Amino acid sequence: MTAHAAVPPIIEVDRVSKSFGDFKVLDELSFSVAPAEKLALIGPSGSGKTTILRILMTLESIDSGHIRIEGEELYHMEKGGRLVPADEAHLHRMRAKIGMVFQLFNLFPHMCVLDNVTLAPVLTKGVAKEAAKRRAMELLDMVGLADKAKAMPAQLSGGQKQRVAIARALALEPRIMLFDEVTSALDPELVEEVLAVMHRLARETDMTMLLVTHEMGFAHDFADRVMFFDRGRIVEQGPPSEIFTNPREERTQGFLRKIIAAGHRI
Ligand SMILES: Nc1ncnc2c1ncn2[C@@H]1O[C@H](COP(=O)(O)OP(=O)(O)OP(=O)(O)O)[C@@H](O)[C@H]1O
Repeated sequence: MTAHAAVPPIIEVDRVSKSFGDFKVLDELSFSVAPAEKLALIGPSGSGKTTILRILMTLESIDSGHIRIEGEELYHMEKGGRLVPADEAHLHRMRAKIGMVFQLFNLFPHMCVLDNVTLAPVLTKGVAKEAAKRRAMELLDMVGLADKAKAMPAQLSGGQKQRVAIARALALEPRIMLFDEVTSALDPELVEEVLAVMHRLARETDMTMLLVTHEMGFAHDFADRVMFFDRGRIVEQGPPSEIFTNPREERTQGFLRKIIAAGHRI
């Protein structure tokens, strides 16, 4: 789905800075994301890609700047020199808009697949158990795992676990989904099945999706826009056809040369 410039952004990152000790991870970072846009964040290790996703999820605070989700300020209370969300109610409401899937799937090991997907809507949104189960089965069907509903996580492959983690995040009906290197911990033969699910989500839903990935071929096929990050700043951004085939900046060119030299598809 292609983003439309005239529509107000669903995410605005406005001059956001963040340091860990003396190390400045994000340096006056600014970008916005349109509703339904599919955005891929690429760049060298340590450039701040995961940090910005964690900040959007309120798993990290910020030092300065603004983040607005659907026009509403995410961090606006000063606490120990950091900006944090105003209060629990505000935090809860803002978090409900965003889902995240991590590199490590973190399923609850003592619960079956169906219970893993059902738990959060019942506990955090007060959804009736039967309705949550029905929705969970639809989502498991969508990720190709309806037949594993009663399986325990330990009985699944890494790719299957990651697909359950995607279904679990979707069960909370977020408007925005963040994917942080979701295939990095998988054996190569399991990567495609997870990417196929994400492709399907990108094609068939109007969710806004932000993806941090080292899979350049996937970023190319998936994204409306690719942002190349380095040292906490955006070096260059544009449609995948431009960034991957005709990057303007020396740093982007160098990064892509290394990826190609390592034998990866772009
Ligand atoms: N909680 C933390 N405390 C201290 N340093 C941190 C913390 N989180 C991240 N960092 C550091 O911040 C830098 C940016 O990390 P980040 O994970 O955002 O990079 P990245 O671009 O996602 O890298 P990668 O592609 O390797 O995941 C790294 O040098 C990392 O070690």
